Amino acid sequence: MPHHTHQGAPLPGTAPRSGADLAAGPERYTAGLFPAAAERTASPDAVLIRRTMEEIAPVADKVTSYFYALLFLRHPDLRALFPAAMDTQRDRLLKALLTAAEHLDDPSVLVGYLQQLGRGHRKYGTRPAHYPAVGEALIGALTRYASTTWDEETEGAWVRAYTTISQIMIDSAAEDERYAPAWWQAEVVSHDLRTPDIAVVTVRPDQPYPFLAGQYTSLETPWWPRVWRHYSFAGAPRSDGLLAFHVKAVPAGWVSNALVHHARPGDVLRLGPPGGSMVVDHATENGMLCLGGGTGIAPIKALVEDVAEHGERRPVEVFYGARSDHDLYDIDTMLRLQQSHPWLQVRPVVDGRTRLPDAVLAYGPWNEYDAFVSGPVGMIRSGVDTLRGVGIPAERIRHDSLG
Ligand SMILES: NC(=O)C1=CN([C@@H]2O[C@H](COP(=O)(O)OP(=O)(O)OC[C@H]3O[C@@H](n4cnc5c(N)ncnc54)[C@H](O)[C@@H]3O)[C@@H](O)[C@H]2O)C=CC1
Repeated sequence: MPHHTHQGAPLPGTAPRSGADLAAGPERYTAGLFPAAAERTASPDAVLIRRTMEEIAPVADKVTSYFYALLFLRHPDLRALFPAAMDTQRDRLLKALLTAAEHLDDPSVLVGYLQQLGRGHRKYGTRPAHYPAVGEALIGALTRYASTTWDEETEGAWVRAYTTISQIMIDSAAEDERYAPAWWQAEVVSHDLRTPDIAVVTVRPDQPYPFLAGQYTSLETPWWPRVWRHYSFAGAPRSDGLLAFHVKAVPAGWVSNALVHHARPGDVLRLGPPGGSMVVDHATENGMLCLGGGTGIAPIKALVEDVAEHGERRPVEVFYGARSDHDLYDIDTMLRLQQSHPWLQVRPVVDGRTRLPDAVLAYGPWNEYDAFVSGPVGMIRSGVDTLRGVGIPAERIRHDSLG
């Protein structure tokens, strides 16, 4: 189940190595450190690392604060890589570590995750030399807060794991540097306020931006430097190179409020690399069952355009959910697409007796369909449960949660 990655603060590590090594695949990094996933038994290092994670879980907040205090005290120059206010940034590092720790014995997931994390760090200005500094602060914080279980063996396990983790990230950033910029500048060319709190923002990147329909990017506004948020592309790649985003201003959402209420044509945003695996598999002719909740309709529209461009005749069924009629801000576009494509069926679902995920139960059968789910986290969760319930296997349900 491909989740959106947490592109957080840098992870610790060692000296740089050639990016060409990436071609060697996951085993190249993890052989000898972690057992093959098929063996199903946790490696001794993974057991020790999970033990540490369990001990620090109840004091995760303190570990995070202490970690950053150590880091910035010892390396004041690194403070400039982070946003002025650390609120959402703070927890990302620990979440990234937890995600990595969770998959320690599953190199295929771990390596893909860390490679994207490494690429995503280029836009922060992260250099290979920063990794050991972060590693020392991390070990310092763990030594203090996992004191009951911490010993030499445990420290060895953490050092080995983080050497591996950071090497994968460093290599992947080096490889990416060969053909992609660290970020793109993108000028706002239009701003269309569709409801009092939803805007469609269209931008022109300063150089070609390659991505697949259904993917997302990370975005920084000039008003909140170094604060990055994920937004899905609201359309398949276009011949004029323009990119569109659907943004809803959420309470206390710095970036979303800036984009909806302040951004105007001429403003310049920064974009990170594309990410996400909610893309169309053109090798199959399976029908596509798409659930888009709120602004989650944006990547679904991209998928529909992608199918249309490939001239396919596979059935595509879109359920578009919103809190009220008024919130179906993109229904005209979706109905226009339906009019020009006989294989497309669009069904608006407004909150009432039925919520979006349950609406699919009135139709079907869905066993020949691949599913795509996009929207608020709770909707993705209940959407996936509902689709599993009607017999769609987990590997045919795609989503990235952009919480
Ligand atoms: N690729 C992705 O997955 C994308 C995700 N998003 C996310 O989508 C969200 C959109 O938010 P809004 O427009 O405010 O949506 P919203 O809160 O207005 O809800 C949209 C729809 O989801 C349903 N829904 C909400 N919570 C639910 C739950 N717990 N169980 C079942 N159904 C539920 C609602 O009934 C409604 O039909 C944002 O959190 C945004 O980050 C946005 C774009 C792309």
